[in-house]
Amino acid sequence: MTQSFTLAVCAEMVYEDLPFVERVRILDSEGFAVEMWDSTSKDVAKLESTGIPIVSMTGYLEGSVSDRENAHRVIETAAELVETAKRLGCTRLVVHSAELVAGLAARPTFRPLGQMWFTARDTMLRLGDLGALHGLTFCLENLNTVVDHPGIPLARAKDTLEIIREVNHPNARMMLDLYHAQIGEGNLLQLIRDSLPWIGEIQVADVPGRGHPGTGEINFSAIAAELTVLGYEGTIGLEGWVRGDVAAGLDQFRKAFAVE
Ligand SMILES: O=C(O)C(=O)CO
Repeated sequence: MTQSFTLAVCAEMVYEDLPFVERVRILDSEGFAVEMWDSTSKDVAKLESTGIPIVSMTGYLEGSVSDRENAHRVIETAAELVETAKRLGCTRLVVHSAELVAGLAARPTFRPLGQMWFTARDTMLRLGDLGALHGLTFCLENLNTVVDHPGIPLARAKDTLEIIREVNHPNARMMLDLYHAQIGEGNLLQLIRDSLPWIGEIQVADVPGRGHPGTGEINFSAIAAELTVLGYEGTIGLEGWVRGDVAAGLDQFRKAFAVE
């Protein structure tokens, strides 16, 4: 069996001393697909002029998918983001169960969880329809509630999987983030098996520290082997900090998923 994943790197977390567009060019020249977080802080025209697609980006919406009061604004801002995504050749927009605010910390919420769950389901369905109209997929990402996003509701892999299963829409999928899942839930191989039909993309980083594969405790070769056996042919995105010798760190990422 040979490797059949597309490897992507989040340009926010590498070559931090370089201008963003420069990072995108370097990653592309190194053979990686490129991902990013928000588009509002970027020079979209400059990024567009590179002709390098941004394969996934975070859809920072006004409100969140579980936010009933702002449901119309969520869809409106998603529709605006779709236009930016199309300019950047981006086909996966990542959304979250609850709002992430500055510093990506969770805003405390006092809404009833059941109501949030049904709102998240309905919103993901509407986002799926919007995605289908424009040829892109909205991916609901799992987060950990221990280190990075304490208190964020409905964000565990188990929750996002349940919502996406219930939505059952080809343009609404799960962004399975194994870094977050390892911190919050563990049992990664079984999680991958359970999630497989619902995965839009898999993101990785090692634990602890959110560094590249090889800096922590996750057995990435077991994960790569399992994904190969399962026939996963999608994208593996490194959403982790690569510091110091960045090229060497990226090489470790490449090797971790080089399945023969
Ligand atoms: O906020 C985080 O931790 C994320 O993974 C965003 O994509």
